[in-house]
Amino acid sequence: MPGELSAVNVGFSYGGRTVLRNVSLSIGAGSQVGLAGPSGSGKTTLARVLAGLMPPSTGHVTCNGATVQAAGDGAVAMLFQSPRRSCSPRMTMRAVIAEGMMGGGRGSGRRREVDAGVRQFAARVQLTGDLLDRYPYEVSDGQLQRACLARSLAAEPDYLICDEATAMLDAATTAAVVRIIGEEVTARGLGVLALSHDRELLDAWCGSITHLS
Ligand SMILES: Nc1ncnc2c1ncn2[C@@H]1O[C@H](COP(=O)(O)OP(=O)(O)OP(=O)(O)O)[C@@H](O)[C@H]1O
Repeated sequence: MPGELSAVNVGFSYGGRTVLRNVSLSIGAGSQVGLAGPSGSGKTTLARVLAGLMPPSTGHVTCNGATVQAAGDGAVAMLFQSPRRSCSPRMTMRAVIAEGMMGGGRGSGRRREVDAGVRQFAARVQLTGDLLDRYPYEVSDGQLQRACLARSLAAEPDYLICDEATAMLDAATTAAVVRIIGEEVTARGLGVLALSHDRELLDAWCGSITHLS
């Protein structure tokens, strides 16, 4: 359906080993859905399939009414657990956020426009001043994760999949990340899928929760 990211009867096998069987799940525009389940139940696998990073073995995935064939159109962004593994150590916070603007194909890519966009998205995640010129080894995990969030938001995806994205953060930074994402949901109808082992967090964050077993 338009305005939805959906898995329909999705199955997935790594080699001969089946991890997902007949899973159906929808994330509507402007909604926040939690995905819970024990370790190894297939949460990350389902997230990758929904993001178009791997095709399902059976069933199908649709994004805004069209079959998801491959990653890269920018409609679905992912935010991972470890910001250090998802950022180049050679890029400043400014460059990390600029990467999102280029990846999303926004604007002309002109220097002045990119700089203004970086400032706007950096301010949204409260990264200002000299933090923007620091490298990953010069900032905390929470600051780096906020740069990764700004990179994801700068690409203006329709859907954001957060795979244990707050697992390495303290309570205050977790609350800030959840609040910033919630602002995007309200302001422009971002649809969110949040994967977590933390049921309390999902209860507070999401309007509905799907459980994989
Ligand atoms: N690339 C891979 N090749 C083979 N098997 C894999 C691969 N990635 C994951 N698996 C297996 O698939 C199953 C589901 O893994 P997945 O990471 O999706 O679970 P999860 O619910 O996200 O787990 P966790 O909560 O521990 O992160 C596990 O048994 C895992 O070992």
